[in-house]
Amino acid sequence: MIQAWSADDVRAAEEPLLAAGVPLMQRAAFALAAVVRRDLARRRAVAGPDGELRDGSVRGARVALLVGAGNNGGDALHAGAFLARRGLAVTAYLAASRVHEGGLAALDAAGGRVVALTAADGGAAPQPGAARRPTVGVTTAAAAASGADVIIDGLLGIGAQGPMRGMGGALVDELSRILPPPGGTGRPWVVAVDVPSGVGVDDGTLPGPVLPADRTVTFGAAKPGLLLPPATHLTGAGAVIDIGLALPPAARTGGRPAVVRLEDADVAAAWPVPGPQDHKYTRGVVGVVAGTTTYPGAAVLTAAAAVRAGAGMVRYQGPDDVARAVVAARPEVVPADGRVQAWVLGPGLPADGVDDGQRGRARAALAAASGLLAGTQDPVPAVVDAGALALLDRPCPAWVVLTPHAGELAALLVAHGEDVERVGVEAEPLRWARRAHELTGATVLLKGGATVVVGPGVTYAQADAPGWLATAGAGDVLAGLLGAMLAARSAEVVAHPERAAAVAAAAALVHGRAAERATPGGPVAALAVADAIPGVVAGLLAAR
Ligand SMILES: NC(=O)C1=CN([C@@H]2O[C@H](COP(=O)(O)OP(=O)(O)OC[C@H]3O[C@@H](n4cnc5c(N)ncnc54)[C@H](OP(=O)(O)O)[C@@H]3O)[C@@H](O)[C@H]2O)[C@@H](O)CC1
Ligand SMILES: Nc1ncnc2c1ncn2[C@@H]1O[C@H](COP(=O)(O)OP(=O)(O)O)[C@@H](O)[C@H]1O
Ligand SMILES: [K+]
Repeated sequence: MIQAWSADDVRAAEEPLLAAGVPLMQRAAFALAAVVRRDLARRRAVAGPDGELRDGSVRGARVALLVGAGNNGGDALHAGAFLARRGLAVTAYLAASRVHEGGLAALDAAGGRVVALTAADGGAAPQPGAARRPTVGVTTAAAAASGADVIIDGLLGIGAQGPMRGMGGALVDELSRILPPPGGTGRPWVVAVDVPSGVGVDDGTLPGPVLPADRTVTFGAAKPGLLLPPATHLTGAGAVIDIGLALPPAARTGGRPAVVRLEDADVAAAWPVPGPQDHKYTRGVVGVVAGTTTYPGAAVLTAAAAVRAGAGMVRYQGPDDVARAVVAARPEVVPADGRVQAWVLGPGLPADGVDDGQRGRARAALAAASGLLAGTQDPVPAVVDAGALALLDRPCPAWVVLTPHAGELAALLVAHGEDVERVGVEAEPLRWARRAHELTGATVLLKGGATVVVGPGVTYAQADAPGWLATAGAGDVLAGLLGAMLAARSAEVVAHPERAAAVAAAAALVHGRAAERATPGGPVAALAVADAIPGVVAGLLAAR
């Protein structure tokens, strides 16, 4: 798993090392330079006589350093000095009137070129450091940097406060305008130092201009903003550099990472594999209340995903014609009442209007799942999706997992007295998923290009899915998959409700991998994603 620590935690972990004179910046900059050289060599790979690709030479490669006022700029300058000593042509563009002096001296000594930015071509020159430097306007600097082989973005790191201001902001605006997008031809390789400058380091927001990176080299530990949407989509490939920080840091923040991203091995390790003692009831029965005569497909997709994810049994509740469609698609499904270990409520249910009695069934199941019908049934986990989200009129236990997309989350929040629209949720997914968790008590899985899961004291952020997954019915598949995963761990999740978030994050990972597996590199249908789940699980288990 990848653990991301807040800016405060990283600073707290740095403090004792800096006090002891450990050269953290030198370590960081050396590693940064090594990553840049390796990436460049690979991008310049040439075929040898045997046809094998060999790393190309990096001598003479042009490097543009974007340098801000703080230590992030110091990292860039020191890395530039290492690269200049290796024969690369390094130019630093100083976007602040004072920059890290040691870094500047190192780059000067290594033969790097240094120019100071002015706000506009021909404007007044700042005085960076002690020496007067040649100056260049932002437009000219951006044009020159866009012709480099590598741009190293050291404008702002974990010291960023709010949207990037001043010449750094103007430079990034201009570069964003003229550079081809990541992956585009003719684009320099953009390496972000610690974080893409200007992202919300602790919340993944984009308060102002940010230059999308092809690679982010981050020091000590990942930062939350690298994992959280929307910023996570601008980080490119990752590299976490060990500079010797001891994390978790001294009790300042309770010793927990701010955000976690699960990886394949984590999901594989926790996947329950049935043994000789198991039977269908020990593996977990999933109860599905989904679909109406108007929207029967959601019931089919939800039930199919639960079957494909290895539920011991799937019971379906709903109108007869929908039940027939479900059984025709998946004959394993039992269209009758009975005990379940987890519920999936809501896919294909309208929030209002004709519901074929489904809202009543979902309401009763939610009450049972939440333990409000004490004496009749033990509480069990539940997935509350789509139309069933409108049924949340009282606090839930955290073993109830809500699975809204941004629009549904906005509607839920408005129903609970908040003033927010879909775009607001998309701009600040962590904030609003947290708020929904506070308001409802439930674990909240917010769907989107990246998925954020918030439970009691824990936050996960997954980005495992190709964009092709954004298709109708994909959410129904996730609901069924998650229902089966919760049913398999029903008693454990009710006993330890904070674990529901980890199960939800694991479901997002499997869902994304299934979409990866199902897409031919082009459009993918939701049912194909459900059908790909067994292969994904088998692949995860084979690798453990
Ligand atoms: N400590 C160490 O030895 C190590 C540190 N490391 C590195 O240091 C980085 C953290 O360095 P840092 O603390 O100096 O902060 P940093 O991100 O460079 O920016 C602060 C400067 O930016 C300015 N500024 C702030 N917000 C702004 C805005 N919105 N728009 C414009 N300007 C803004 C702010 O100005 P002020 O607000 O004070 O006016 C201040 O001058 C970290 O990410 C890692 O790369 C590694 O080398 C490991 C060892
Ligand atoms: N751009 C994207 N990239 C990857 N996955 C996405 C993207 N957009 C949405 N998804 C995923 O696709 C699914 C869509 O779910 P949802 O919006 O509920 O659709 P539906 O209600 O039609 O089933 C969610 O799991 C979501 O996380
Ligand atoms: K940066």
